Amino acid sequence: MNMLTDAAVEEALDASQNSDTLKMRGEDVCVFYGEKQALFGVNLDVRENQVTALIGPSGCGKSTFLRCLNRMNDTIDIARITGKITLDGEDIYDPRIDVVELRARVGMVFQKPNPFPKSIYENIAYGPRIHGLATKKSEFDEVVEASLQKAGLFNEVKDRLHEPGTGLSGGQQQRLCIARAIAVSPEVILMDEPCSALDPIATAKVEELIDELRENYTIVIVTHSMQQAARVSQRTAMFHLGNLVEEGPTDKMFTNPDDKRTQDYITGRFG
Ligand SMILES: Nc1ncnc2c1ncn2[C@@H]1O[C@H](COP(=O)(O)OP(=O)(O)OP(=O)(O)O)[C@@H](O)[C@H]1O
Repeated sequence: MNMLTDAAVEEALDASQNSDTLKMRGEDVCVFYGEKQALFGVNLDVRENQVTALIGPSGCGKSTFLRCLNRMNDTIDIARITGKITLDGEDIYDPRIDVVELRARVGMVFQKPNPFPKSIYENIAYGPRIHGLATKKSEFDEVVEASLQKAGLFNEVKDRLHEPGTGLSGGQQQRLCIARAIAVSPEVILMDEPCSALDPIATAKVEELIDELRENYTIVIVTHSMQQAARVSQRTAMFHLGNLVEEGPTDKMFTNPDDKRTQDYITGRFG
């Protein structure tokens, strides 16, 4: 019989918790807004069931890259992208791709909580309805409860499901937006500075939630907070002036980065 040493068992456990399966890949991604080039040949892998943080000074292209991952840049008339982005090996810019379906697979949570001006229940039920994921009332009830549970919000709102989502606190609204993204069973969730409008307590709750969500989803988060990147992510990618400077395990990026620009940024010398 093959006996595993303690070290081998530990390594195997570590690997299962930290899968290196590729979920999305950007290859030589360039983005232009009209004449202005915002991204220069970015190559970046996003690994399954991990949180990848995108960091870097203001205007370096973090949000632009994030928006490429679910073709949100398509909604900006002057934006043009070259290069390739894949999801499970499939080119998401292939003309045969249904963008609505893509955005259900790769959901997004924005900087400012933006619930629809509808009830908490309707905020969640909307996505499954337009994607045909539920038809009967019992199915909607189920998806609403499950999504709110996963977003850690159910207990706080279960007695007011038919009240407006906009009546919740900022932190609750952001968790409602996360629940809304979860309701259509995404594989990847993109988060663009999801805590920047929240107080420290609400931020801590969303960060805890991000850590829990990693078990079932792949997450890419743009953040200005070095502490947040260090707390929630397994991988960190550093951008500067539209270039990907370096990418690696978060621990290494924050303790022993290869590039001086990363060192300068994380120690607050610029940005
Ligand atoms: N819709 C747009 N139209 C024109 N230029 C844009 C647009 N969006 C972004 N840009 C430009 O592209 C560059 C990258 O912007 P982006 O928002 O991706 O950076 P960022 O790193 O996310 O910045 P921040 O941290 O300030 O949000 C900037 O120079 C910005 O002015």
